[in-house]
Amino acid sequence: MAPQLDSFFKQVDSNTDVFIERLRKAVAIPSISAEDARRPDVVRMGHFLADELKALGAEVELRPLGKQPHKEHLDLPPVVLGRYGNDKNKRTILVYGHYDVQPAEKSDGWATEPFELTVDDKGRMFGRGSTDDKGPVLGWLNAIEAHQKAGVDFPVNLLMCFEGMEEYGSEGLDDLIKEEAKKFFADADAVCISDNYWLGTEKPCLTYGLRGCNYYSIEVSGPGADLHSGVFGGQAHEPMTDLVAVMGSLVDSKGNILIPGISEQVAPVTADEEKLYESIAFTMENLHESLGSTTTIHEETKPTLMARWRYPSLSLHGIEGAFSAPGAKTVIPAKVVGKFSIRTVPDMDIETTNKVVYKYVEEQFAKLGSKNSMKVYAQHTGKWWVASPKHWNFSAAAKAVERVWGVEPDFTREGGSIPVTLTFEEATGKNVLLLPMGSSTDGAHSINEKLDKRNYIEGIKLLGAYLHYVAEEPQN
Ligand SMILES: C[C@H](N)C(=O)N[C@@H](Cc1c[nH]cn1)C(=O)O
Ligand SMILES: [Zn+2]
Ligand SMILES: [Zn+2]
Repeated sequence: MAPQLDSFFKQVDSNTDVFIERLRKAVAIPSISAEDARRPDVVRMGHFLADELKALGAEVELRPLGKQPHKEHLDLPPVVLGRYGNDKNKRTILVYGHYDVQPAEKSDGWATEPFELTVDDKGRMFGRGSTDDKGPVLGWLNAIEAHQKAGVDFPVNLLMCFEGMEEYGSEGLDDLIKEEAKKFFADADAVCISDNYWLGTEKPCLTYGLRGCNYYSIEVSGPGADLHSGVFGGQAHEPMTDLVAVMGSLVDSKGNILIPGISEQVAPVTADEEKLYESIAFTMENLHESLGSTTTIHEETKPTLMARWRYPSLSLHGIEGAFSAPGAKTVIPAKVVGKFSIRTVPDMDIETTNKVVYKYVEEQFAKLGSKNSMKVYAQHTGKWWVASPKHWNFSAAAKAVERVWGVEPDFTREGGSIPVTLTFEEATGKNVLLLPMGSSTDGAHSINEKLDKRNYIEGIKLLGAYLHYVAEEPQN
C-alpha cells in the first residue's frame, strides 16, 4: 500500500490550488437552509455538487424530498446520491455530509465577507461552510480526483449521500434513508461521516458518540400590532416581558437545566467511563482558544468534557420579532418567538423530554398571570447516538490517522448533533464512524468560520488513506 498512498498523497499536495478553488466556488453559494429566501441557493449548491461528481465520473441522482413540513410553499432541497465504482470484489463505503450552512451576515461581526473564501497568511481559509461541512464533503471529491490523477486504483466502491437540510434538522432525510437502506445503500459495508471537529488543534480524533438535539419555540402574542411604549407602556401585558421571564426560568448561569424531569433521564456514569476522560488530549487552554475567552463554567477538563459529551445542556438562541438593530427604538413588540434547544444524551427520550418541557413552560407562563397567549412546540428533534469503536471501520481509520498525522487518534464523543447518524446505523445495520477534518478553533456556526489549509489538505489524504485501510482491514 505504501507506494500507492505515496503517489496519492503527492497528487493531493500538487493539486492544493485546485482543491482550494473548488472550496472557494462552494463557499460562494450561500446555501443557508434556515432562510426561506436562500432556498434557491441551497438547491444551486446541490446541483453544483452533482455536476462536480458527474465530471469525476460518478453516477449521480438528485432526489427530490417534496415540500417542507409547516412551510408548504417551499420545496426541500434535493439529496445528492452518488456512486463511484461498482466492483463486487471491493468493500463499499457509504459517506454522508451536508451542503447547507448556518446563516451568516458580515454585520454579525465577520472580519471578511462570509461567502468569499479568504485565505490569510497563516493558511486559515475563512468562509461560511468551510469546515461545516463543505470542506469535508469536497474532501471526498478531491480524494477521487487525486486518485485519478495519480493513476491509483480507487480502493473501494463509494456511495455518497449529501443533504441540504442538516442545519435545519435534516427534514425529510430519515424517510429516504429508511427507503433506500435495502436499495441504493444496500451494498454498504460501513458508513463514514466527516462533519465534526477535533478537540484541540493538534491531535486528530475518531468520534463514536453525538448528543441529540430537541429544538423549541415559545410564541407569546397579545397586542394587535407593535406599540409605542410611551403611549401604551404600563397598560398592556407585554409579550417580550412574559417571554423573557419564561426563558429566564429554563436554565441558570451555571448551565443547570431547571426543568424537572430532564436530569432524571440521564444514564448514570459508570466506573469504566470515568477512566476514559483521563487519557484524552484536551486542556483548558484548548477550550479557551476555541472559546475565544476564559469564561468557562468549569475549571477542569473532566467536568468540561462531561458537560460536552455526557450531560444535557440547554441553550437560549434568540428571539424572533424582538427589536435587535442598533439604536433605541421605543417599541413594544406585539409577537415574539423565543428559540432554545436541549442537547440530549443517553438515556433521554425525545417524547418524554418534549412532555416535561411543555408542562414546565406552561406552568411558568401561568405563574405570570398574563392575559397574553403562549404556545410552545418543538421545531425539530433528533436522538443522541453512541456506537462501539471496536470495529474494522474504526481500526482502519486509526491506521489512516497514524499514517497521515503520525499519531494515534483519541476516541471522542461530540457535543453537537448529526441527527441522521443513528438513522444510518439502524436502517443499514452497519457500523458508523465519524472522521473529522477540522479543528476546535474552526468556529463552526460562529462568525469567522474557517478551515486551516493544513487540515483540508491533510484531511483529503486522511479520507483517501482511510479508504485504502478499509479495503485491507480484516473482518472483526
Ligand atoms: C456537528 C454538525 N456539524 C452540526 O453542526 N450539527 C448541527 C445539527 C443541528 C441540530 N439542530 C440544528 N442543527 C448542530 O449540532 O447544531
Ligand atoms: Zn452545523
Ligand atoms: Zn455539520
